[in-house]
Amino acid sequence: MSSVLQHVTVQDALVVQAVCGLLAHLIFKRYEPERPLYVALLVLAAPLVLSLLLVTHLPLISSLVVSFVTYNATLLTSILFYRVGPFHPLARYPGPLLCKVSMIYMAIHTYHGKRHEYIRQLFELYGDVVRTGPNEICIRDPAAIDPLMGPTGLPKGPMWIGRSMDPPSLPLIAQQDTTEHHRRRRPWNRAFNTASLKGYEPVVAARVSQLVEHLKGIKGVTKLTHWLDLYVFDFMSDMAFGGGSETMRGDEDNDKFRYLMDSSMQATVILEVLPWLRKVVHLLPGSARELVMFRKMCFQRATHRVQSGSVTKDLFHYLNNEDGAEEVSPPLMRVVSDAALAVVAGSDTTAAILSITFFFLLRNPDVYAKLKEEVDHYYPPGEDACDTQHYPKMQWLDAALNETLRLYPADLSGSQRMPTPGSGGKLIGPYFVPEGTAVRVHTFSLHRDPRNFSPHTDDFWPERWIIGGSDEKSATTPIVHNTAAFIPFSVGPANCAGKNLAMLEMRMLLCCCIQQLEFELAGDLAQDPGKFERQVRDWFILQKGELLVIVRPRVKV
Ligand code: HEM
Repeated sequence: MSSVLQHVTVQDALVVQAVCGLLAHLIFKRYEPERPLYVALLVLAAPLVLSLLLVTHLPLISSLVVSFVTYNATLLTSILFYRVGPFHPLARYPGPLLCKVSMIYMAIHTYHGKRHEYIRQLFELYGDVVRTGPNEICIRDPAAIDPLMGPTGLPKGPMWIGRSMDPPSLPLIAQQDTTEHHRRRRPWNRAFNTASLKGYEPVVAARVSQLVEHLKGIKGVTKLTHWLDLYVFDFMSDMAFGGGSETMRGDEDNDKFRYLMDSSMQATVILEVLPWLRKVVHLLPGSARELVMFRKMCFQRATHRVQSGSVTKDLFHYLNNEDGAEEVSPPLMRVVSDAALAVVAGSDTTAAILSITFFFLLRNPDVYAKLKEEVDHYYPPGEDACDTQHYPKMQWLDAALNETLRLYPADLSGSQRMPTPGSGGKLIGPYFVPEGTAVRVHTFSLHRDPRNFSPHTDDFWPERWIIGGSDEKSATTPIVHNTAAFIPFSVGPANCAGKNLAMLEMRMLLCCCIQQLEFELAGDLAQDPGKFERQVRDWFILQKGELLVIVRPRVKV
């Protein structure tokens, strides 16, 4: 062996190491290995072995260093040139050089919570389709919505797998196999159909009344965002697990659970942008600690609920097939894999939208006055504002909620999709999406495009939903109101399963609060209202700042 090595010149060795670096790129490209063991074999073990070619010419350490540098520099240069070069399948799509090179650049924007604003700026610069990563594009064109997410659209993208952190069974939202997704979606649809929603009404009403009574007793300034968080969390617990959370009454264990959810969002969204990191998290005990603890608590809560059986017709009544609608009941592991989805989707989203709606109403007294007038008309003092019968007629109520969802959709950057492996890619509207490309319609930018909504595109102007929806469009206010470009709950067979429930929770809470309470902005928000919007973070589910208010019972007239 050593005699063979003696015949290898330094030049030969360097060439072999460089060629192996190129081969490693081909392996990375073809197989996209994510397991740390395989990555370590390719990045560390291979140059270690190749260093033998130099040991007869150089000291051991120098052989190792030269081999490592030659091999990995070739690998990295090859990846870099391929990603920015004309042979990459996404070469035709414009975008910042650093985005083309690595997702790490987008991860930095994401870490700071301003990914939504950054991507919007990119559309202004590059047009309606932007390359936001080596293998990712974002689209700001309503023509892409249906082909991407409609009935014949694409399966979910890799972001959902990153977020889910490789549990034994993936949750519904991360199912990339459309047949499996359809199967897993059925119990969710039963849980939120019209009859089931009727069943949740008294449960929402009880939580709304509890919150309103609590707020009536508060003297002085309070953090409204905090109370809204507790309201949705306690209700989510009732809805998903048949109860067990009383944070509005000072239940510290559940408050810790809720706190873990909020504090793990930043880590979750980083795993969404860099899905391979989840493998590293598993290897480093203590990393993403809050996220790991939060997920564990979700599984424990769901396991406990499933093992205790149904008390009410809660979500797990359907997920665990306690309604007997499916021929075969799913295994426990699959049932509890949807626990974190139920907790996060069922609480953080609605809490964010409610908080922002209150903020906008308090910033826009004229709109608040109109909504108050509408609430007083349908629910004068003494009438039960939790009775849903008038909600469908309340145009200001829906206009205020829709306008908040337009400006701040809870999932600001939208849901990712990806062509099925082996399909070769798909034409999404006018854009060809090659296989291996993650793609999303960027909700925040779509909703804030004057070609879809104008005038006052960036302002809270709920009138647009009233004028835009009426037959007699005002000649004095020519408006653009493209409801096909309004997708806060996404669209198609994998859209938000809890849309109607979320709307019920939000409508009922607003009606009852406005009927019985007065609110006023307080703290530094009264002087600097823009601060609240500046505090918004795109950590997948919109994270909001604090909304301090003075709240008092309404004086009956
Ligand atoms: C204002 C409140 C809410 C908003 C804006 C919202 C929005 C969304 C969005 C954009 C998605 C991604 C859909 C896709 O991948 O295309 C989603 C998924 C989902 N949401 Fe919501 N959501 C809200 C409240 C809720 C509530 C209260 C629940 C009840 C538990 C819920 C349950 C779900 C589920 C189960 C999914 C996964 C659907 C699937 O993959 O088939 N959401 N939501």
